[in-house]
Order: sequence, then structure tokens, then C-alpha cells
Amino acid sequence: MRFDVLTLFPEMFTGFLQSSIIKRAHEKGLIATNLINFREYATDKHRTVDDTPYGGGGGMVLKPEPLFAAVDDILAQVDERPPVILMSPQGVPFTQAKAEELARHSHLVLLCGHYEGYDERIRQHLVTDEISIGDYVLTGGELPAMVLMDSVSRLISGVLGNESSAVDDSFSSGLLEYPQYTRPPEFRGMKVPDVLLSGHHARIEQWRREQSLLRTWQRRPDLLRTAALTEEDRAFLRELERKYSHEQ
Ligand SMILES: C[S@@+](CC[C@H](N)C(=O)[O-])C[C@H]1O[C@@H](n2cnc3c(N)ncnc32)[C@H](O)[C@@H]1O
Repeated sequence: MRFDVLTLFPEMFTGFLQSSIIKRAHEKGLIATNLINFREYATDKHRTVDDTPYGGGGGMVLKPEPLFAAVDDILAQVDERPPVILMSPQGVPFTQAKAEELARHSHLVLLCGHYEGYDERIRQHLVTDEISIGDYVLTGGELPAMVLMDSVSRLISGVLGNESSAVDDSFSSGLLEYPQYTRPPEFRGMKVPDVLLSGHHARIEQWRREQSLLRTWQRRPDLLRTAALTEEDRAFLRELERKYSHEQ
């Protein structure tokens, strides 16, 4: 996967790119990241990238010329046009499904805004996607870009040491993940559920599935509307509903 990140603050990515799994993925050649400061594409003496909004109002707006020029430069290097993604609180909400869709590409271009926003022509004529990481407003698109890069990268084959860990993650199956435990079996009187120490794989699988369903039902019942559920899952959920309504 190649990420081209257009940002005015490339230094914000240092810790992210030089730590842990993302660092190793770069070392293994599974990911390549180009940080492009689009200020370098501004042509005036002061390398201006923003200006006051037409019509008045507070804040500065990113000008179209440097961003169009930077993206043109990237597109001139490649045969296949990659998605050009604008990080924006007005975009479609980022989800695991979107991360999976983006991970199928080999090249993504990410545009990080700053200040008040973008000239609308960037939104209308330069980008293919507009993505929000949540219903809140940040000072810039750098953290959202890192969120996207991190979640997409861990879906690329070989990035995680243990492939199955991404498969079991929350949202991958449409449900939240089951509770996890590790040694010791008892800590300050708090015990690990017996089933996990039983070595009985089928019972462990069933316990995990039920815990996943229970946790999703308790915390994110909205996910149950679209999750792929078996007849057994549905019976388990009906039983939860019955018990719950009994307690009311
Ligand atoms: C202060 S925000 C601009 C918000 C803009 N005035 C608006 O109301 O839509 C500056 C930049 O941060 C990024 N940003 C802020 N919140 C974001 C979010 N929730 N998801 C993705 N990007 C975000 C975008 O790149 C945005 O252009």
C-alpha cells in the first residue's frame, strides 16, 4: 500500500510512522508513506496556502491551486488513478467496512485540511471521497489521516503478525469482540472464566460467540440489525430479550 499524504504539518506523523506495527510494516516494505507538504506547491513569494473567505467571516480557507498542483503531480506518476480522500468532518463516517474497502486499493491519496476549511472547488473537483472520523471537529486532518492509515494498514496481509487477530476484531464480523483474559488465572480474587481454562475448543468458541452477542446487545444493539447471525445466535438473543424483559 502506498499512502501519499498532503499536509502542512508532516512532522505530526513522526511518532506514528516510527513506532510499533506501522514502523515494522514500512521496514518490511508492506507500506510506503510519502508526506507531501503542499506548501511547496504554492508559487508566490510567501508560499501562501490559505486566504480569507469570500463573503467575509472568520478563519482562513485553503486555496485550490497548491492542492490541485500537488495531486496533479502524484497522478502524473501513476497509471491507475487512486482514490483521493479529503479528511473532513462533513464526510461519510469512517467504519471498519470502509477501511476494508480502502485496503483493497494499492494506493491512497489523503488530503489533510487545517484552519477553517477548503475552497469548495477542492471538494467538488479534486477528491473522490470525503471521510469523517466522527461527529466532532479537530484542528486539522492529520489525526484523522493517521486513524485511516492505521486501520487500513492493519488489514494488509503480513502487517499484523497474527492474521487471525484482525478477523476477530470488533466490527469485522459485525459484532463487538468477546472479552479477553491472560495469565494469571486468578488475580486479587478475580478469576478467569473456567471455560477458557478448559482446553475445550468447541465450548470456548461457543462462549466467545455468546459473549460477543451479549456485549453487542448491551453496548451497540444497532449493530445487530446488519450483523450476519445464525439461527443459534438469534435464539441466544431472543433468550437475552426474554430474560431482560423478565427483569423489568
Ligand atoms: C477546523 S476543521 C474545519 C471544519 C470546517 N469549518 C467545517 O465546519 O466543516 C479543519 C480540518 O480538520 C479536519 N477535520 C476536523 N475534524 C475532522 C473529522 N471529524 N474528521 C475528519 N477530518 C476532520 C479536516 O481536514 C478539516 O478541514
